Amino acid sequence: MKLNPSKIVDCTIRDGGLVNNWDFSVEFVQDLYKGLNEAGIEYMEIGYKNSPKLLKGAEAAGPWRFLDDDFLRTVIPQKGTTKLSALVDIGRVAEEDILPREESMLDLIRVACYIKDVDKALQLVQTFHDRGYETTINIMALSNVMENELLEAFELINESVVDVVYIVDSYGSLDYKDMLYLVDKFKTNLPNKRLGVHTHNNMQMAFSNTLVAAEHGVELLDASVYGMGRAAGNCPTELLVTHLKNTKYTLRPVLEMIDKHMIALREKEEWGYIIPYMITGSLDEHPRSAMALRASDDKDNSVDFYDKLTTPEVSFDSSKGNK
Ligand SMILES: C[C@H](O)CC(=O)C(=O)O
Repeated sequence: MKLNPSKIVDCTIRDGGLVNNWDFSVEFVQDLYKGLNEAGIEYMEIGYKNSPKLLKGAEAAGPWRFLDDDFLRTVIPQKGTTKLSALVDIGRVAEEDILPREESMLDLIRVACYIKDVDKALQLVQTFHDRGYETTINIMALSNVMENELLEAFELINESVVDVVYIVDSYGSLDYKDMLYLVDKFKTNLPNKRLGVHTHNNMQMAFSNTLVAAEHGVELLDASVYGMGRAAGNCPTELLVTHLKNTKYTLRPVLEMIDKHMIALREKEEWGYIIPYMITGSLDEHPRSAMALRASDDKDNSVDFYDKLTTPEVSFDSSKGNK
């Protein structure tokens, strides 16, 4: 029987860090690495490799926001088969901070960008590739991208060294038909590139969209344990582990992580399918307005929130804020 080519990239620390400002203990991250490794998961995205020099408010964030190789060596002294990945953003990474791969704990560097910055992202990809890393380009907010922009981006990507190109549903607004459309478009236009998918669960479709992508040849599947990720969160790792056929994954170590850490963490921090996130997802918008609502005293007033987002006659009264 042919083994399933899918590979899981667990983003609990990186995307989940957007929920708790990367306030994960070293024990938490070590237990997660151990659990993912025992479960047979191929990659763990252990944070961002952005530079604190290039970001405001850096002091408040946990160490997983600005990964340091010396620190990483103390966290994971013994690496297993699970590879380590880090994400960088355009304009926020200091190239001089990226060691050659043989001196680093990291195996994969992923570059996140919006469509207008694909050229800049590919320049970074070239640098990381030259330093020996596996690379991906993650094109965010694809649900808001025009066809002509995408076709121009494909031309640049085809000429580049990038290993994997990601379909990213940043707003959690895609359904299975949209996902099929995008996978088909990417496969047709990028015949020599491997593909990845990153989903959000605003409309309860992160898992099914990930499966649709996997069934149609997308190889790298992003997920996070207990779905922990920005706003509505991501496709849950445990669901992929238990559901994907012809794989060697084991569920028990992921369940142990959930019992030991995730249940209590979910009591303290909020993520997942919550109505304001459903509303922004269904309107194909970034969830920032819903995140602000959830942080306010008015957090359960979804009717007013919906009215505000769907009323075209917006006025701005500086004494009262946006109406
Ligand atoms: C690079 C990631 O795929 C970006 C992300 O999490 C997003 O939702 O956008």
